[in-house]
Amino acid sequence: MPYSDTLDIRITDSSLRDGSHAKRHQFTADDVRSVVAALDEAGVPVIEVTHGDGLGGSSFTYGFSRTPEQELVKAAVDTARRARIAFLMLPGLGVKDDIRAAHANGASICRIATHCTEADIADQHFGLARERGLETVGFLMMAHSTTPENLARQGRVMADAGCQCVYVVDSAGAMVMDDVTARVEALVAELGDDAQVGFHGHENLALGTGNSLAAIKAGALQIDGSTRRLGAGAGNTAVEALVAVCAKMGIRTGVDVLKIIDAAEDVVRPVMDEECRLDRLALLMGHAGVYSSFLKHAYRQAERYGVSGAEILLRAGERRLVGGQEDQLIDIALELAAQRH
Ligand SMILES: CC[C@H](O)CC(=O)C(=O)O
Ligand SMILES: [Mn+2]
Repeated sequence: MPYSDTLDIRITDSSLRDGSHAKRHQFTADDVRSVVAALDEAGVPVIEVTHGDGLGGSSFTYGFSRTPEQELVKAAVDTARRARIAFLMLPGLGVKDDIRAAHANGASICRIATHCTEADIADQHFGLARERGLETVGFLMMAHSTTPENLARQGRVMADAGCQCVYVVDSAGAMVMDDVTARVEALVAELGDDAQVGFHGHENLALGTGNSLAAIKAGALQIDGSTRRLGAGAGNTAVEALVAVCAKMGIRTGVDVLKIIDAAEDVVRPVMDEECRLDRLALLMGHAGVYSSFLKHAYRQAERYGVSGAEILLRAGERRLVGGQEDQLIDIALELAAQRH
């Protein structure tokens, strides 16, 4: 079944949220206005805007935002003519008042993210969002680290709490196509008509577009990407590439291929500090199954303690660290520094 009468899938562009990690959370309201205007003009239906770690993410642990995120949300809402604005929240980092504020600022899609085995912590947030008439999306993060069966059970918990689309989130960019197919199929079978299934990919193994196509084939109706791959790690699935591939395959996205290619080059690239590269550390994240947003933290601790960033990430993978454990990268760096003497 298609997403709607006019779209086979719905694309959400996350460059102004996942890309916040790559920008060390330094987006300005002008950055947001220029990117939203270009994506909106290209026909991107949903644009996500928040601190990289979601509402309330601006902190010592995750990195302080240059601009208060509600200001960014408002700038996005005021700029978009057709696109809807989404925000992300991790329960515990953000609180219910943050959801109320984003809604008051005009955002209409509430995306709640939990670790893939902890869906139950999002219960009240989905409830609140639905009460207020927000559309809801659930993010099961680090989805490579649990089985398809378990993921489906967690998706059921989210759907029962009011989530309308459960995402398989490949936070570490560690999945290959068969992993995606198995997880999306398990969720589609579990959720049936109760909720849609989505996929959020990272390029750490250079499989963002391929994995997204596997997800679509397995029944996912919502797919994330970031224009110019502006996201954590090696970045997200490039929206412009996904749109171009979908056009070739007759999959309707509603996004204009030429306009999104221009937006990537002329508008998003100038906002970026640097390209999101598939370099040694990014590739190691996919290989070792490390949360993509640890990349900048690993670089920082490697430099601070004079140790190898690659070693930090390999140990983070062995310890199966999850989002929120960024401070453990400091412990690992200290251990590595101590071992050197
Ligand atoms: C909020 C943390 C994280 O960046 C969410 C996400 O995009 C992912 O897990 O990939
Ligand atoms: Mn991500």
